[in-house]
Amino acid sequence: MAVEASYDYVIIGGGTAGCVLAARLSADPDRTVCVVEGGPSDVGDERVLNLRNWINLLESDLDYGYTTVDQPRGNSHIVHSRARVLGGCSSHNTLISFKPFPQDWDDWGRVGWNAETMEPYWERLRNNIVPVAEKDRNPIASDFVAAASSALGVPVVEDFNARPFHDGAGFFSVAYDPETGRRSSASVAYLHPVLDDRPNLELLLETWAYRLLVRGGRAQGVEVRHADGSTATVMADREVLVCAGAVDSPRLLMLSGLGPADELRKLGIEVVADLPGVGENLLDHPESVIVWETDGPLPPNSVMDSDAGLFVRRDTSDPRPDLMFHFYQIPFTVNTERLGYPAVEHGVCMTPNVPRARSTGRLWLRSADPDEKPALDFGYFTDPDSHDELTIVEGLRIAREVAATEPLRSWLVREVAPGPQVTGGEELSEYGRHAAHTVYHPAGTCAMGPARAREAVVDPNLNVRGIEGLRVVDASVFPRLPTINPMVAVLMVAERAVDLITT
Ligand SMILES: Cc1cc2nc3c(=O)[nH]c(=O)nc-3n(C[C@H](O)[C@H](O)[C@H](O)COP(=O)(O)OP(=O)(O)OC[C@H]3O[C@@H](n4cnc5c(N)ncnc54)[C@H](O)[C@@H]3O)c2cc1C
Repeated sequence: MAVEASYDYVIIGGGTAGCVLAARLSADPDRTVCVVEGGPSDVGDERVLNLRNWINLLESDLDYGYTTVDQPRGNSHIVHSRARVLGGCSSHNTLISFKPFPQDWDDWGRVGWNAETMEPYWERLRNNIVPVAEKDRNPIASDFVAAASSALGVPVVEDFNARPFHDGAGFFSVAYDPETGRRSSASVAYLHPVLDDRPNLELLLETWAYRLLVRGGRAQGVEVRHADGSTATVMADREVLVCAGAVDSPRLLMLSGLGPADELRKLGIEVVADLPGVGENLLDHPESVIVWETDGPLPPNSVMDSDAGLFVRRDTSDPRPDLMFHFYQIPFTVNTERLGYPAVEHGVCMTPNVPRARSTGRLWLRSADPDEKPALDFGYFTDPDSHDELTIVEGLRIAREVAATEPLRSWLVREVAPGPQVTGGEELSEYGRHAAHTVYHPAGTCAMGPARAREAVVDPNLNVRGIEGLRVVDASVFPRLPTINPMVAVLMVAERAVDLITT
């Protein structure tokens, strides 16, 4: 196999975390950095750069589209979109940007990643994170915010990132350029400004990493396949940094013999290190949906059709909210239509989600074939206390209260799904779980833990336990999901990783 070249750092995955590492590490001209990215460049690709087009990227050629195994208590039909393009999921997500709550970091305190340590990294982010601009505020979304505040007595929040909040309704902060409607993704914010003047930074695009080379307990490089089918080896003199995301990082580790030994042996994969935690602790934010028809088309202004939301706190023993809603100015009916509910030409929906879900799952390899997608089992709605299911039921009820309140009420003609006749707790649970979706936040599958903990995949410095020169840096290292949408947390983890790598 051809040896492509040798670099100081080889970054696998030019996604959200990978772009931060690539830009920061290559800032020193004495370091050579190579990014192995499975997808194409986003430079000049308007489909990607125009944030409002995000929904058309789902299940497109720029999406790996992972399915799940049967979810007996949830929805077995969810397709987990994962972006196949420079910038990773920050190039096809909605770029809603929340600074994590201090308690979200403190929840990771067991491994020394607390709020105090993480605070400075918020200031380092290069993305243009701003509250939705006035001109992009759709009147129906403004009326949703007013109705939520008046129905539930929660404050209207002008800037969710200004200070930690207990509850509230408002327009989100989004990483975008209000002048152009373009993304301020990890790629746009970190890589685009430096791409043309860093001879020490190499991007291998449309190139798939399928096996890490680990010899004598040290990661030496990675075997890759280019778009034309040819293969090569890319060597790392200092470190291999795995940033392939919560599905593909554990997948690559396992294909390379780093994972649960017994399972790997059964598949005929030679075990390099027994790491039982790889693929475990699969986390997500599950959501459901309630849909209304509106009387004709809505005004057009919007950033990305889900510009406002609501946070509710039911458990007052924790300062953080425990129920979140996105408000969509479009009828998101992919799951309700499958259940037989009608499609509507004009409508809106609310999607209640579970911010600190207690159901967890796992992912595993089906075979030793690098082309075969792994099996994903999120275990949706399986927590023994039914916390997740009850949160969704309460969310559907609260959504109705908001919808029945002016000034939102007058916009809505009828509730389409589940429909006003569905009121009992069991019925709402049945509907809510089967119409459930993901907020697209998988995490946790190479979880960080104390260096000696058996379930830990990486130690507090993000080193893969027992292997030299190999770190994981992406959403898979999260021991727990933050309360809010996690992209900013991924960016902040990557910024801290730069310090861990270089000092
Ligand atoms: C549709 C959608 C909407 C979302 N909306 C929001 C939101 O509004 N706000 C928010 O906070 N979060 C949102 N998220 C979640 C957020 O975008 C992700 O949690 C975050 O971007 C994950 O970053 P990452 O670095 O872990 O992985 P990614 O950004 O997915 O990066 C992984 C990269 O690795 C590459 N790759 C994978 N495997 C290989 C391989 N073997 N070889 C080479 N390259 C490989 C991929 O092509 C990709 O570029 C959304 C996600 C989705 C999918």
